[in-house]
Parts: sequence; structure tokens; C-alpha cells
Amino acid sequence: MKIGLMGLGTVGTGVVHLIDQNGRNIEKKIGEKIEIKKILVKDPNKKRTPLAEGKITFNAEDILEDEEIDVVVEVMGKEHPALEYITKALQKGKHVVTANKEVIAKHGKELIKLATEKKVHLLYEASVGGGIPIIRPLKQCLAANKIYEIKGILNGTTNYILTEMKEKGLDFDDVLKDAQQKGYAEADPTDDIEGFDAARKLAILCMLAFNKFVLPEKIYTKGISFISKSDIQYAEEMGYTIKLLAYARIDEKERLEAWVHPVMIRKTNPLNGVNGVFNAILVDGNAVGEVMFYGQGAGMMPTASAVVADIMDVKNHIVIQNGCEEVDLIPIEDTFSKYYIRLIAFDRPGVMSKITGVLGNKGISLLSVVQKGSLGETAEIVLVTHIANTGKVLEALKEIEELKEVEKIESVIKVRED
Ligand SMILES: NC(=O)C1=CN([C@@H]2O[C@H](COP(=O)(O)OP(=O)(O)OC[C@H]3O[C@@H](n4cnc5c(N)ncnc54)[C@H](OP(=O)(O)O)[C@@H]3O)[C@@H](O)[C@H]2O)C=CC1
Ligand SMILES: N[C@@H](CC=O)C(=O)O
Ligand code: NA
Repeated sequence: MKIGLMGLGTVGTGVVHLIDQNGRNIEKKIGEKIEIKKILVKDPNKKRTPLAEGKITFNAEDILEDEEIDVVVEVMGKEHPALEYITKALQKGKHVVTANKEVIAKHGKELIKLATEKKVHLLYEASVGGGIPIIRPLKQCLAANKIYEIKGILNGTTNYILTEMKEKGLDFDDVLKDAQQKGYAEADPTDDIEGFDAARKLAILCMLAFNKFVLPEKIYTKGISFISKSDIQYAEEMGYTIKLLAYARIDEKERLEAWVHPVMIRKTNPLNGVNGVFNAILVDGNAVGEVMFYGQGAGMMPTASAVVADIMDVKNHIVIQNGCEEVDLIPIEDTFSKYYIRLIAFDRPGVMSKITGVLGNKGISLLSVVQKGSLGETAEIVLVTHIANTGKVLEALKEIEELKEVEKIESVIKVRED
């Protein structure tokens, strides 16, 4: 099997090393040798692994036009030109393995159709949960179920940041730098910390689990960049842990709810023990019940593990996936949740009643309201609501932010008791 590898960064280098390290075993399992014939990169000045010697090219056509190459492995990242290269490879009848969640989330529907027409594989196990097997289990092992709900921690970088901030009291920016050095973060880490990467992964899971295609930009997404050490401390005091949760469910009317949001979860929640770069995905199927997938969601070798397994799977029979329907989501305003709200208000008499008044007028009742001490002119106020309509909460937040007694709403985090 001859491979054209596109990208030799964190994941690409892991793939080259894994095939070198485990080559014998892999050969025995699939009954033939895997040879990486060419490797596409961009920067002529970067130092490369010695294993790449004599294989480097700067021209994608060297791979796409090479008749001998039967599998293209795309691990470059970003939407373009990855989409164009994947499309061309499929059109040329080459199998494609990719770790690119952006391309699969946004263009998976047409790429799957093209691969099916051309009778080639399009495999993307590394695109969700890094090294955790989740794509293949959803496509195959759980295929007999009707799946109602998927929830999980889908981004290693943000889970690493939240864990290090909580356990070591480190600052957000320092932990982010560390995650970048470890190769966990996307080329633009905004994708991680603002939740876009998790939303792309959630869109892929919706496509596989519910057969519903939804563009990731339609998923209501809030990241963790606003979360401070004090939110983490308050969560701790109240008996919760903050996680960036990706959530999707099908309601009784077959409508899809999907969002990515920081959530305070109880210590008893199975996701509470998912720390650092680890991800976990809980899938609820009508026959199997709840199943949990757990492992390293990012990093060189765990991700390479999924990519190389996909390369090996090219030898198996082609799984035809029928097209899935394009759907609208349940508007986030129509969903329900408890909320934690932390805000800074001017320390004046009557301020508390103004704030609670706005919430009361919207029919939002409060579980607790605490003034966390004075910061000179201002005071920090922490509110936790009962389960409330998100549309009403968003309206109330807007009104509260406009009150002259309020300086700033610092944090809004969902709270779950499951
Ligand atoms: N890192 C991780 O833990 C995980 C990453 N992924 C996904 O895997 C993919 C790769 O990620 P990662 O390895 O971290 O990314 P890196 O940024 O480390 O590597 C990207 C590689 O692609 C090459 N490249 C990028 N653009 C071009 C281009 N236009 N032409 C030619 N070569 C190009 C770069 O070349 P050069 O070396 O010359 O700069 C580099 O070798 C992404 O889609 C990412 O989302 C998925 C799961 C986990
Ligand atoms: N940047 C991503 C990499 C894996 O998909 C993450 O941190 O999870
Ligand atoms: Na995976």
C-alpha cells in the first residue's frame, strides 16, 4: 500500500513514527507493507524527522497525480486547500484518511457521497476524540440502536486548561501555551478556546449518530476564554467542576438540540473524572443503554493511532453510507438549563433587588444569590438559577448588563445535576 502523506506536523510526524515502530505488526495484520511514498509540507526551512528523508515535496500534484499512490492521508488542517486536495484524491479514485474535523463537519455530506460514488474509503476516526475509537463504533458497533443523546468532552486543549487551572492554580494563558507546545492545540487556538473545534466534532457525531447534518456554525457555541480562577473556585465551593460540554439530543418530535457550553457538573458525574488532555463521550442508545468512550483526545501518538488504524482499514470492504438529511436545530432560546452567573455591580443599596427583579420579571427563579464581598466601589455577585428557559435567561442577561448599577457580567455557565 503506497501512501501520500499531506502534512508533517504533530499528527503527520506521529504517523510516520508509528508506521516505522509498528510496521512489522501492521504488515502481519493487513497482509501487505505500508510505504509512505511522498510527504507534502509547506515550509522549506523546517527541520524534519530523518524518516522523511527523500520523501518531501512542496507540490500537492506530486501526490494527487501519482498513479502508484492509492491512499492519501490528509493531516494538514484548515478548510482550504485540504478540501480541494481531498476532493481531487477521491475523484482520482484514491482512498482518503483524514484527521480534519473542519472539512468533515462542513463538507462531510458531499465528500461521503463522492467517496461512495467512486467506491473508495473516506475515513476520519482521528477527527473526533483523537485516539478514542468513536467514529467506527457509531458507524458499526452501535448501528442497530436508535441514539437519543450524545454528550461529552470533545476538546483536549480546553480540558487540559480547565484541569491545570483547577489543580495547579495556573493562569489561563500559561496553560494554553503549554498545550500548544505539547501539540494539543489547533494551528489557531481560538478554535479550541472559543469552542469551535468541539462544535465541529459535535456536528460530525450528529451526522453519524442521528443521521442529521448540521453545519457547525449553526450550533450555539460558547468557549472557555472568559472563565477565571474565581469561577473555578466558586464552582468548587458549590460542589461542581467546570467542563466544556458538547451536547446533542433528539427530542420527542425528532428535532435536534445541540450546543457547546461551559457547564458546572456534579462531582458524581462520570465526566468529572475526565481530566487533562483526556476526552470522554457518552452515547445513549435504546438497545445498548449508556456507553462511555474515554481516552486521549489530542496529541501526537494517540492521534496517529487512529490515523494509522484507518489506513489499515482501507483493506476492508467498503462501507456504503447513505446520505443524511440536512436539519435545523432547536433554537437555543427554546432550550432549558440551570445557569450560574457571575457579575460585577456597583456596591449600592438596592442593586441586588434590581438584578433579581429583572430575573423575576422573566419568570426565572433563583436557587442562590451571594454577594462575594466588596472590590472597593464594586462588588462581585454570584447567582445560580433554577432550571430556566434559555431565551428568557439571554434576554435577562442583556437587561442586567444595561442596568447602570451593573459594571459587567463576567461569566455565564450552565449547571447540570446529572
Ligand atoms: N494535534 C492534535 O492533537 C490533533 C490534530 N487533529 C487534526 O489533525 C490535523 C493536523 O494537525 P497538527 O498535526 O496538529 O497540525 P500542525 O500544524 O502541527 O501540522 C500541519 C502540517 O501540515 C502542513 N501544511 C499545512 N498547510 C499546508 C499547505 N497548504 N500545503 C502543504 N502543507 C501544509 C504543515 O507544513 P509545515 O510543516 O511546512 O508547516 C505541517 O507539516 C488538523 O486537521 C487537526 O485539527 C486531530 C486530532 C488531534
Ligand atoms: N485541538 C484539538 C486536537 C484534537 O482534535 C483538541 O485540543 O482536542
Ligand atoms: Na477518534
